[in-house]
Amino acid sequence: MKDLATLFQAMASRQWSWLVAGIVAGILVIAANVTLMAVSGWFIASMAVAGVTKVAFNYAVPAAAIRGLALIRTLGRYAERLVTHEAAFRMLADLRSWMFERLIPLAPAGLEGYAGGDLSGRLRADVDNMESLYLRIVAPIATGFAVILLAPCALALFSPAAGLALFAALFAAGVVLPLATRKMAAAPGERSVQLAGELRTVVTEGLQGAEELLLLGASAEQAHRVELLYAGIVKEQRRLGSINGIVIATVTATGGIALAALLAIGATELSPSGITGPELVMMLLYAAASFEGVAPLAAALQAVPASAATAGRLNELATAPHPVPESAANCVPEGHEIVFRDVCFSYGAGAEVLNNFSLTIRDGSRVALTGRSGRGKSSIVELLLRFRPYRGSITIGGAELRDIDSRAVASLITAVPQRPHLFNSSIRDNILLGAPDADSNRIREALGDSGLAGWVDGLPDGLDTAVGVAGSAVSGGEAKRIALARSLLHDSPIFLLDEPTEGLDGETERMVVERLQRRLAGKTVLLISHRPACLALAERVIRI
Ligand SMILES: Nc1ncnc2c1ncn2[C@@H]1O[C@H](COP(=O)(O)OP(=O)(O)OP(=O)(O)O)[C@@H](O)[C@H]1O
Repeated sequence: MKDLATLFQAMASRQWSWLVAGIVAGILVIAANVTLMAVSGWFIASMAVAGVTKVAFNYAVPAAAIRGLALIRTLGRYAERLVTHEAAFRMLADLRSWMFERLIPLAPAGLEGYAGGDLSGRLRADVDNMESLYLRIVAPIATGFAVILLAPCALALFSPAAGLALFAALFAAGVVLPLATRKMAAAPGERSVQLAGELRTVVTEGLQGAEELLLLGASAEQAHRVELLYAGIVKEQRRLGSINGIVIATVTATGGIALAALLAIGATELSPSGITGPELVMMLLYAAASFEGVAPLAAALQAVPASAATAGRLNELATAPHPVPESAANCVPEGHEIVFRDVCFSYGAGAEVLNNFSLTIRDGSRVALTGRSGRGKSSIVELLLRFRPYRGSITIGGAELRDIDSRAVASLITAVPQRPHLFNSSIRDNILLGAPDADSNRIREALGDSGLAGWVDGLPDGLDTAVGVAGSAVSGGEAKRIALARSLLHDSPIFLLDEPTEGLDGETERMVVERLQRRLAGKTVLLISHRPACLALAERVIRI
């Protein structure tokens, strides 16, 4: 429930006016409907009495009221749907931004524990599910409680005993019964949310690795896992459906019993000075209509456990600890000399990757690391980017890295990672990520220095060529050079280049290295490479 409250606060904090407007509209629609039923009942009964007793009856005013109320009910329902859905979509948009704000600083180390499908499932499906928090839980509960409290008051004006009876019946149908059955719905609700999350992970991973599954003949096994999870969800949904059916039947039965009780109370109070016949009919139809207002409460209260489970999954992500939290010290580097002193590092509880690693890269110098695969070279780049926690000391310009603000690190360092990510967009968009305001001259320069100019010029769509999902429409070497161009545009005093010429043929590599020699003059550079031609970029090569 705490998670639900936190998420609701995040969703509603900027949308209170829409949220309240939706609830008020809902209450007005129910009030119009209840009044319409009551006036209609009274009108028909009065006409009948007038016909039998041959007494003159002015039907113009009640007939006009009925038409007016019918109009208000129809238009009000339309307005209520419009306002509540606008509120829900606005809240959803705010929740998405809130989640992204919290997730981005966690990457990459803080998100490694979540499978790709699980993470995207939480961000898409779980966030979408939270739409029901307002539409199917908060709004029906608010309007339902308003009906429980207000509907009996109006009835009590005619008969206090009838008002009290209606309150008891509405309270029993709208609160007691759903709460009593809520426990029954909790386990299947939570379980179906958990299974749906697992299903998304298995389906996403299965699609991402479809080629391997086919080639290895493992697709049937993956399909079986999907079937099992799906069957589990159907089973839990059936249980929820049965519980819901029982609740609806019980609420309807309570409504029937309440009407019988009101009829009995009204009958005892029938008299020319007390309740008249048409008023009794009016009271009964009024009570029947007010039950419609509390009927959604049962479904709303039953949906709480599943929504709480979804909120729990989202809040777990949103409150995941930052791998390298921002420090209050907020140190400012003086210069760009990088010093590693007795640095130890391991991935989680795994074996130590770096053990008392020390290295100094003087301001404006270029150092290359080379050595056997798996020795921790790329890990050193990740540490410098402030992505992972370390023991020992890493300083930039004399300031301890963990005490420098992460935004300051991002403006100090430009990196070409070993496996750069390309977004599913054009080459231009991917390159401009490094410097959104760069003019065409700067773009051409960056393309030339990364050895891309000739290739891009030969493409029918040039810079507007799409790179595909995660760069699937370009080769590994092209992807690497697009990432290099992007980092050259970003520019900064420190460059970290992890295998920048990987995937390039010898001639292109020589050309790129030559361009980089000029481009990186005066920069502090840490280069990682196994390739002799690329290592020529460095003034000092260290084998680890
Ligand atoms: N995200 C990770 N989680 C757990 N272990 C990891 C992770 N990334 C790398 N490792 C492990 O850490 C060790 C060092 O990896 P790293 O990528 O830094 O090596 P490297 O020297 O750059 O290798 P290569 O030359 O092949 O790129 C390896 O044993 C690797 O399996």
